[in-house]
Amino acid sequence: MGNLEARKLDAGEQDEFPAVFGAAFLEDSEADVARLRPIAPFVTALGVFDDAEMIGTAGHYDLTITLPGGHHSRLAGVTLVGVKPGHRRRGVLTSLIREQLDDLRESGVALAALYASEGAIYGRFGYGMASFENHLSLSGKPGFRTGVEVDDRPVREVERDRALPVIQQQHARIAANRVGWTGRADGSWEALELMRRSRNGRQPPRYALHPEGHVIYRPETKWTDRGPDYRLEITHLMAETPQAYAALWRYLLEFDLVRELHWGKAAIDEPIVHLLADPRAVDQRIVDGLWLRLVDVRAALAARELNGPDDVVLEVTDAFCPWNSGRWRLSGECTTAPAQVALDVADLAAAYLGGTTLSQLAAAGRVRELEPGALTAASRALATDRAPSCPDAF
Ligand SMILES: CC(=O)SCCNC(=O)CCNC(=O)[C@H](O)C(C)(C)COP(=O)(O)OP(=O)(O)OC[C@H]1O[C@@H](n2cnc3c(N)ncnc32)[C@H](O)[C@@H]1OP(=O)(O)O
Repeated sequence: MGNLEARKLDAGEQDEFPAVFGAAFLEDSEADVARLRPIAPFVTALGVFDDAEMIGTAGHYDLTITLPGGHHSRLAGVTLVGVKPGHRRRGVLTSLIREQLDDLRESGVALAALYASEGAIYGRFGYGMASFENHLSLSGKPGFRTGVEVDDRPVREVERDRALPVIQQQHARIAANRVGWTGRADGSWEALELMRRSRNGRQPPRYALHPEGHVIYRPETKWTDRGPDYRLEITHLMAETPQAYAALWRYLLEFDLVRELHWGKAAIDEPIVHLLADPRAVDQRIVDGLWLRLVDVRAALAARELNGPDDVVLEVTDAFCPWNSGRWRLSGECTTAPAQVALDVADLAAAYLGGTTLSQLAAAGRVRELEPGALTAASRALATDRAPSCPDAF
């Protein structure tokens, strides 16, 4: 193997990288690669070469993310990471991440996030589990508790091209106030959504709109000798008011032919549980969601609002991005004052959106309190009112 240096792809190489990424996931048939091509132009792509052969890829979208306090920050939405079989465990991914983080730092992007294919890959690079996803299942037709207020304006099925502009406007309004939600202004959302339409051979998505919310779902149709056994797979459900939220759920729960609803990207504090007469009708399984990397600790800390004192001093270690190692107040100010809490940058990332508390991490032995009382103060300052979540994939 030659030089393992990662570099930005030039225009002539852009065309090849979906095939290399496809090969990493054993999805490199012509149809698979064609499905990936529409998203490639939206991604800043890196590659690693073995002589002339491209053997590894990584990319990122230029997104925004909502932070605690309603502030917004640029976010590198890391995606399309793959190394061809036969070239693995020789540092190809390491060189891609090295180049990507250096480049983001130079470009002034303080945060990067990704969804991990496997849980053991990204912690070593300073990524921490910053949000969690709730896989919700509801079977039968559980009813609402009495007194639930429903916005009775109708929910209507609308075809894709008419639905998308409305959905994007609603999404932008709701995302502005939800920690962890991402925004994209470059049109890549449509490309990504088209790419996913044909994956796994499922039926294309359907769009149901309410004046103040929407649901995107895919029906999985099935008949048994007892009749219909349909399942609706929800991909997005969002509402601007609690009453619109209830209207969307009532629409789904009253769907004829359907025996089960499933939503793999619900928030861990999803309100549906509190709408039902029998909360046990919902099955919930929690898995990791966004893995976050503080590319620049100073800028990241300064960008979010705190829920408590901003002067607690953190001793941060960051083996992969040493410019972050040092003492930082929660406000983002660099200091020489004695450290009060010691932690790795991945743990700070895990707590950054409020999805995990520093106290929880300390209970796991990952965060150390150096001065009595400082851990609780810092933990509360970083905590958020609602759990961070991110309904969008990238
Ligand atoms: C955001 C996304 O796109 S997620 C998608 C990630 N891609 C995939 O899962 C596709 C299939 N897998 C692959 O393409 C590759 O195996 C990758 C990208 C996961 C890893 O690439 P490699 O070039 O083998 O990684 P590299 O050699 O740089 O490994 C760095 C370290 O991570 C470890 N590592 C790499 N992959 C894994 C894994 N899947 N599980 C656990 N540890 C891993 C290596 O053992 C190594 O550890 P060490 O430093 O202690 O020796």
